[in-house]
Amino acid sequence: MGKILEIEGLHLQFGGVKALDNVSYYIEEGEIFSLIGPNGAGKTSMLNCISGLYQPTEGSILFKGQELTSLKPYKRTSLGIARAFQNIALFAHMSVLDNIKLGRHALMDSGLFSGGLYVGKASKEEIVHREKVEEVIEFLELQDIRNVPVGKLPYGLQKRVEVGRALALEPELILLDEPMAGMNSSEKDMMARMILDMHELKGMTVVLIEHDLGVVMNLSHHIAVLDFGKQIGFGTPEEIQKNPAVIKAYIGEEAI
Ligand SMILES: Nc1ncnc2c1ncn2[C@@H]1O[C@H](COP(=O)(O)OP(=O)(O)OP(=O)(O)O)[C@@H](O)[C@H]1O
Repeated sequence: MGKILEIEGLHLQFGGVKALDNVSYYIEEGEIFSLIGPNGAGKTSMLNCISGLYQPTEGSILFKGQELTSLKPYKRTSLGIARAFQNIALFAHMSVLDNIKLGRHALMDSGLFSGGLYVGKASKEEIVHREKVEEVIEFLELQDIRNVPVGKLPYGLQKRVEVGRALALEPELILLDEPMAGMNSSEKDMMARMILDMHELKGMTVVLIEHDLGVVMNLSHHIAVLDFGKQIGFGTPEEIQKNPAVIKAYIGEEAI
């Protein structure tokens, strides 16, 4: 299996704060990869550098061998990178269906709403997009709530729709920032199964930020651990659990 993402010597500085301090790791194609670390360790900053919201101060990010750091976020999306946000980025008054449809915006040539006259290119495109949106709704088991405004849904379901918005882009690499935060244990189990399906059925590469270390150890093929912006571990779940620096950073957290 090849490397889909290679992070090399990444630095990100905000004034005196080193959000990322010489971080280097790689992610293999098709794997489930987790980024872990205590609060403020730099995990979300890392995803922001990959998706293009933050410009690293130094270092390189290669996606399938191509340097990303000079590319705008929409360019990275068109290369096959999608992101679900920690703080849900949905339109509360719009339905589940329309929010997921909006997720495909970046892939559409003929404009998001092709109007009432479904002719030519717009019509064919519309049909393909509808099919893909339906696939996402089915995959995430959202059929029963497809027409419900997102703002009326409980938080756990909103998180699932947020993941759906990213999945609608049919990415090769999906970045999930705490997709299970605020979920109860059965909702978490369901999301864990869906993440496994993204890997097993869709062959996607998944990057997961998650605080529940039990979930992380069960799901991940490889893990990188950040602490105050520095990378203190990179390896398989077994290696990470034995890593003295990681154990030290997590002292007091029983799960590891
Ligand atoms: N836009 C910004 N401006 C200034 N400082 C920032 C900015 N974004 C992140 N930081 C700082 O960078 C550091 C890393 O933050 P980040 O949100 O990446 O951590 P995290 O590991 O995702 O934390 P959490 O688990 O709490 O979400 C923190 O000290 C944070 O305050």
